This record gives sequence, structure tokens and C-alpha cells, in this order.
Amino acid sequence: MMNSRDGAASRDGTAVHAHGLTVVRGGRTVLDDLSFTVRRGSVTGLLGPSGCGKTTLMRAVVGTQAKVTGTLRVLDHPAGSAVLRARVGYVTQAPSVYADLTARQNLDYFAAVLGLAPDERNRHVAQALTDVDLTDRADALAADLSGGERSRVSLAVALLGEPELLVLDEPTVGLDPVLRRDLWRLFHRLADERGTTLLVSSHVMDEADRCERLLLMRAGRLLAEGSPDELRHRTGTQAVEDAFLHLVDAARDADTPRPASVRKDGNRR
Ligand SMILES: Nc1ncnc2c1ncn2[C@@H]1O[C@H](COP(=O)(O)OP(=O)(O)OP(=O)(O)O)[C@@H](O)[C@H]1O
Repeated sequence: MMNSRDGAASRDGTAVHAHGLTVVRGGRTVLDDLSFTVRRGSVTGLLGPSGCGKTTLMRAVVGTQAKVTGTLRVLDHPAGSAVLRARVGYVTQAPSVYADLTARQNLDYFAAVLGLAPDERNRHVAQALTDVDLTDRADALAADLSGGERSRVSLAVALLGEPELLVLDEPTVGLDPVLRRDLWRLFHRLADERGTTLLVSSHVMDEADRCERLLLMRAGRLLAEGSPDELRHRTGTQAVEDAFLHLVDAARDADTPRPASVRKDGNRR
């Protein structure tokens, strides 16, 4: 399926490179000819309304999406390559943990699945629990955790083995403002201290300013990419939400064929 640009990712510090990325689901084109890059070590926000294709794009990046065409390179390899399995962490929207295991047992199980050596497992599990600030609740059954705590266990699972790229699908949905702030702090700490690249989706525009770079999507298309400041500057707006609306209008105008001008005699030119 994919063609390649060998070595491009490491040479220019690109974690994800997409060109002409198109995905068809159930006969519908849900990603339409997307071209973009995600810089290594950045926190990049994937923003757009519900149904615009964020999850599909993330699934393509982690290699679980069928019917992907175009170029999609992840950490120097075609998306979905076996070598990327331990280098890319993915957290889906619904927390995927076993309810009848404790948070720590969940992590221990996934650490074993990941192939971490038994003598290293405890250290990785303890680190992941500390990262998401769940050490106090480590021995509670996942079934007894709150929704927000369960999503943090899912995030901790993705952090095991210190992946180079973390793909997080709406990780802050349903969290209170304090937890949301703490999670964004964690994302930046991972990028700054470990050089992790984070691709984080959200349909809430007020999270835009927490990202260094943004990919703005609507209806399967990429409206724009850049830093929040660049996007505001380019559109002459004060807030990323206004920049988004401006870009939506501009895209709509570009798509709408102009009515043919009509001559005085009533014939169309
Ligand atoms: N199996 C499928 N068959 C047909 N269309 C599908 C299928 N799966 C998803 N879609 C459509 O693809 C589009 C993109 O879905 P996707 O889940 O990627 O959006 P999203 O931006 O992540 O939305 P949300 O924020 O609500 O999760 C939607 O219009 C959805 O209805």
C-alpha cells in the first residue's frame, strides 16, 4: 500500500510524515488526501469536531486502520510495521483495562505482553504509576476506580516501555479541570524530558493553546497545520476557535462554484 521516503523522518526530525493519506471506511472516504508532518519531541494537537476523522487518522498512524492509501511513515518506518509495536503507545477513547485486576496487576500483565524482562517490570510499572499519579490507587481493582482513574491506568499502560510516539485519542474527555491541567503538564514533561512525541486529539478548541503544533481537521480534510500563534496570525483572529471558523468559511468558499456571471441579454457567459 505505502510508498516511502527512506530516511526522511530521522533526517528532518519528523516523527510522522503523511502525504496524500486517504482512508475509505464502509465505502465512504473519511480521510481525504491529507498531507502533514508531526515533529519529533512535540506535543501536537489533532483538533476538529466529532466525526471529522480524528480516530481514523490515529488508527492509521498506529497501523490498525484498513484501506489506507498514500504515504504514511512513522518513526522512519511504514505505519503499522512490526518494529514499531514497542515504540508507539496508543490510548483509545474507551479505557481498555481489565476490571477484575488492580491497576498494578493490569500494568504488570501488559508489561509482560510487551516483553519487558521480569526483573525490569517492577521498575517500569512503578514509573508508569508515578507518571499518571496513581500510586495511591495502585492496588484498587480497576472496577472500583473512577472513570478518570481508569483512563489514567490506560495511559499508564501506553507509557510502559517509554514509547517514542504516544497517540492519545481524546485523553482529557470527562476529566475535571485540575486533572486536565495535570495531564497536559505530564504530556509536556514527557516531550521535554524524554523527547517523546505526542499526538493528542480533542474536539475542544480551548485545549489548542496547550499544544505546540496543531492539525485542524474538518469533514475528513486537513484545514491547516501550524502553531496556535501561526494559525491566529494567518487568519487575523484572536482565538484558535475563531481561526478554525475562519478556515472553515474559507474552505467552504473555495468549494462553492461561483455562479456564472449573467450578461445583460440574459445569456450566461
Ligand atoms: N465502519 C465505518 N463505516 C462507515 N463510516 C464510518 C465507519 N467508521 C467510521 N465512519 C465514519 O467516519 C467518520 C470519521 O470517524 P472518526 O471516528 O474517525 O471521527 P472522530 O473525529 O474521531 O469522531 P469523534 O470525535 O466523535 O470520535 C465519521 O463520519 C464516521 O461516521
